[in-house]
Amino acid sequence: MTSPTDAEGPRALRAVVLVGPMGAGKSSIGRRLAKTLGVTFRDTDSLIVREHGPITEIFAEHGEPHFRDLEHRAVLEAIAHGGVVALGGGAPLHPGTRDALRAHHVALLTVDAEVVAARIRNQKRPLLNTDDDPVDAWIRIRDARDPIYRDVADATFDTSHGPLSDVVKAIAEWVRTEDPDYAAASAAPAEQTGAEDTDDDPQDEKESDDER
Ligand SMILES: Nc1ncnc2c1ncn2[C@@H]1O[C@H](COP(=O)(O)OP(=O)(O)OP(=O)(O)O)[C@@H](O)[C@H]1O
Ligand SMILES: O=C(O)C1=C[C@@H](O)[C@@H](O)[C@H](O)C1
Ligand SMILES: [Mg+2]
Repeated sequence: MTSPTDAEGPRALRAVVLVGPMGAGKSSIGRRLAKTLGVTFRDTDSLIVREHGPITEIFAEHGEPHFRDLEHRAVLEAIAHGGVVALGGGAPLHPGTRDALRAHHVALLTVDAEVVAARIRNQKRPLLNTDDDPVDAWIRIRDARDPIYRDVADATFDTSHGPLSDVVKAIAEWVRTEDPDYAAASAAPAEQTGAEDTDDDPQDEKESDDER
């Protein structure tokens, strides 16, 4: 948790953290939300890739528990800066991460199974690279994690239908209502709030995420 005396600036904000299943839109919405709010954006998958290499290789060479450990550390570091933080889909599985999230604003992004197929079609998500149909695997993982997502979330936004910009707007309104610091931050250009875009999303670099 940051405080008004945080070394980053005169007043670091509580982070706005996006959680939810793979392909719900945490990375693509998070990037736009940060621009809308005039704050920094961090994506924990991107931070891990920058420091440790491709996620598929980390899973293959060291296993999922090692990845979860790296992820937990990346989450703690990212949320300490405030701003918008997109988590990897499985990040809330770590109990320490769940505890840390309680001091921040947590939005759960959901998506219907019927529309997620087009969003998860590349091979960069190791947990969907099974012999099963990727959407069946996605549903199983989503169902198993749903209670965890609901437990950490302060609000839920569905991304299945309508333009991405509508979801961004709805989350921004929610954050500004919850936290007056964000209403103030929105008025300032991003550069003045130390915005930093760590937005080389490792999951979807070959997919277009143009606004619909
Ligand atoms: N309405 C929408 N909302 C969110 N994402 C959308 C929407 N329409 C299409 N997409 C696309 O879905 C893809 C997956 O989204 P994204 O990578 O942001 O998901 P994610 O939640 O970050 O997944 P992961 O947990 O694997 O990191 C992106 O290419 C994005 O552009
Ligand atoms: O849902 C998950 O467990 C994952 C989601 C991605 O964001 C990556 O963090 C990784 O592919 C694992
Ligand atoms: Mg992502």
